[in-house]
Amino acid sequence: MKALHFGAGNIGRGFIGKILADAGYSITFVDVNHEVIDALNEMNSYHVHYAEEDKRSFEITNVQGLHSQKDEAQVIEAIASADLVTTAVGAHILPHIAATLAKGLIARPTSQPPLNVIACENALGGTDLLKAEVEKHLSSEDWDYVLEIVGFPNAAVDRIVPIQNQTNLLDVLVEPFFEWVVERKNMKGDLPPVTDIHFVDALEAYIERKLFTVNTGHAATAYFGYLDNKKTIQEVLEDEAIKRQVRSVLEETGRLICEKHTFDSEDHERYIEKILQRFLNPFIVDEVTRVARQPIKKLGHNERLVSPAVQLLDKGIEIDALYDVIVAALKFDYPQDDEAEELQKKLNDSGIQKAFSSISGLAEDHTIVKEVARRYAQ
Ligand SMILES: NC(=O)C1=CN([C@@H]2O[C@H](COP(=O)(O)OP(=O)(O)OC[C@H]3O[C@@H](n4cnc5c(N)ncnc54)[C@H](O)[C@@H]3O)[C@@H](O)[C@H]2O)C=CC1
Ligand SMILES: O=P(O)(O)OC[C@H]1O[C@](O)(CO)[C@@H](O)[C@@H]1O
Repeated sequence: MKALHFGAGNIGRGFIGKILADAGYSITFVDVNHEVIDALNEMNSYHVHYAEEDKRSFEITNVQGLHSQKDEAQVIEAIASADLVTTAVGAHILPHIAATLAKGLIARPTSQPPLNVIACENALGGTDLLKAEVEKHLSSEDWDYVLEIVGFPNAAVDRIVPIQNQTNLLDVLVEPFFEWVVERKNMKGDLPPVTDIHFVDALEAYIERKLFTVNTGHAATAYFGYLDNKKTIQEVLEDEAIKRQVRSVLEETGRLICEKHTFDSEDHERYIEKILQRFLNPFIVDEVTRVARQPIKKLGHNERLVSPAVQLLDKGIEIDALYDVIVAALKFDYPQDDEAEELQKKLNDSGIQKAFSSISGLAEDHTIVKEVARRYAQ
């Protein structure tokens, strides 16, 4: 079985690559990073190390690399004959891989079994976004063909993979926990024989539970911590006052998740506890600035901060802690992060109300925008 995966980064090699290799796939990674691609072709293997007391380590074999531009012809060929296509490039990069993906999909003969394309990004409807971008590159006739032979299921992916500091460029240190959930209804053909993928009928519940707990909680930890000059996520959560603030945020999102998706509130409490323990994993050094990265994306309308806030207010439920995280995110002025720089420029140029309104997609007179602007000024 052959898998083609866009993005040979931390999640690509440390999560998706490992699971697919465990299931018996050979994997072709496609990336813009020459060094990583060359190393993959030289070694054809790498190790995934577990951040835990036992320090388990797994060799991933049967891997190779292609450069997304230089080797485009081979990427197209590989898509045409793949059994599965996955991505972990970042949701904002999906439009940049769509043209090549479109070419590979229409090159696929009808004699091949149906193919599934799964975007493994932290985003609601990540695969939908990729699908819409692929459509833009095809005539309506070619698009009809693609829809006949290709499934585009959305997915939720969860595994903390920090910035790497390994001696071997390809090796990856990951937390032992992982969750890969894929929506069954948009799959085409037989389900891939990957026991570690959890296929579900209602993905929205899983993805919102994950995004509004793991990612909202992590983002809150990072943004509160950055304001308090903390360097690592562990250091932030050792501060009991900030930990209480993070918990308050998760109580607010938890109320939405339990009411909307009928998760049991006691089970959800345990889910929150487990997540806070994962953030505190002593075998991982996770920098605040990694988790806080891309604040403009994180402040987007369908994202981990604004979406739960809007949904809670729409249900008539008051929020408080979520306002504070949004304000802290707006104050993330880390110059090495391009989006943080752009965010600060927008705030300077347009002022808080206009800038936050355009980033969040909320009207300038929306309750959330007004309250965020008031707290930001304080
Ligand atoms: N690191 C984590 O803990 C988690 C990350 N995610 C999500 O996984 C995705 C990837 O994140 P990471 O692996 O952490 O980032 P990363 O930066 O380690 O990996 C992204 C890879 O995509 C490559 N890339 C960029 N442009 C490309 C292009 N045009 N074509 C092919 N490859 C390209 C980069 O060179 C890099 O190797 C993101 O959507 C993130 O939100 C999801 C769960 C956990
Ligand atoms: O690119 P993003 O959305 O910051 O993704 C990384 C986040 O996802 C997580 O892995 C959680 O799944 C966290 O490690 C991290 O905060």
